[in-house]
Amino acid sequence: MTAANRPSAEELRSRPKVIEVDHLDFSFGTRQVLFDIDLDVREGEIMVIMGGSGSGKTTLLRHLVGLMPPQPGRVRLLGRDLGQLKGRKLLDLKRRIGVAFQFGALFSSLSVAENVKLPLRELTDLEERTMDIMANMKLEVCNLSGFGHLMPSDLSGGMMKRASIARAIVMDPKLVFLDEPSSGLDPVVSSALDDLILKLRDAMDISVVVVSHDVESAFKIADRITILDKGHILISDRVEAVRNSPNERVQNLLHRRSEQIDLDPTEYLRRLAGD
Ligand SMILES: Nc1ncnc2c1ncn2[C@@H]1O[C@H](COP(=O)(O)OP(=O)(O)OP(=O)(O)O)[C@@H](O)[C@H]1O
Repeated sequence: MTAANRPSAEELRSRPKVIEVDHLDFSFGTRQVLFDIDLDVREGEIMVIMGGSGSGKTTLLRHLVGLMPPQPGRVRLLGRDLGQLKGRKLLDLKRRIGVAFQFGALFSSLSVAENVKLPLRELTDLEERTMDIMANMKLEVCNLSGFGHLMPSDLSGGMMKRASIARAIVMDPKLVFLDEPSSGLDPVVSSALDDLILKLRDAMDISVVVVSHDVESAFKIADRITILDKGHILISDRVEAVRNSPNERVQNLLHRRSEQIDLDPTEYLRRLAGD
């Protein structure tokens, strides 16, 4: 499966925006890490965010899911302004999005099915039986039928990723965020995961934001790719435009030619210290 049936630029523009980021800046103390980010994601779109280490992908993702309040700038999700929402209203919005973080993998003390049921347990009052049915449906969609009773340690890397995707979609979200879904997977398993992401988008009519380092995967699944470079958007465009961009920096980042040169000493020490 590929994203060959990508919508045209006009069709994409005609769809409602599910994410709108306007002039977002963000600093950790005195260190600015996001600069004037403008971005939109359209209904049913797969947007892949790429960029070198430390370029700001995770920080941007955390803003998009409402984990960091916008400093200057605005983030709208499904038509609601994240900076203006509090308490119950924020919770209602969070019920409509699903998130699978790279290291927010599965809780090792819970079975796979219990892991998938967690959002239902935390955010709804559904009966146990209904939660079981919903979790089993999502396990089935993610090709994990019959594996719910296993513990995460019994699963392969690819199965774990699929289980965390099952958890992200268990509430039937309109918008799903996947952080590095293919990290640590071999190319065959990673390609199967790409197929699953495309299938979910088509079957559930969701919009998907994927943070990824995997260029092949991005070319396969994305409708549009946004590349961050030192906290700035270098390019945000359809796959073909990014792939054929004459911008040398875009090509360097796609082909990973400059990361060592760009590594900043503070960043290096921060990573060494495991922050
Ligand atoms: N808690 C923090 N305190 C201070 N600086 C931070 C903190 N978290 C991230 N940074 C800095 O913000 C910048 C962006 O970091 P971020 O983790 O968003 O990048 P990234 O593109 O996701 O990197 P990677 O691909 O390596 O995960 C980096 O320069 C990083 O050093």
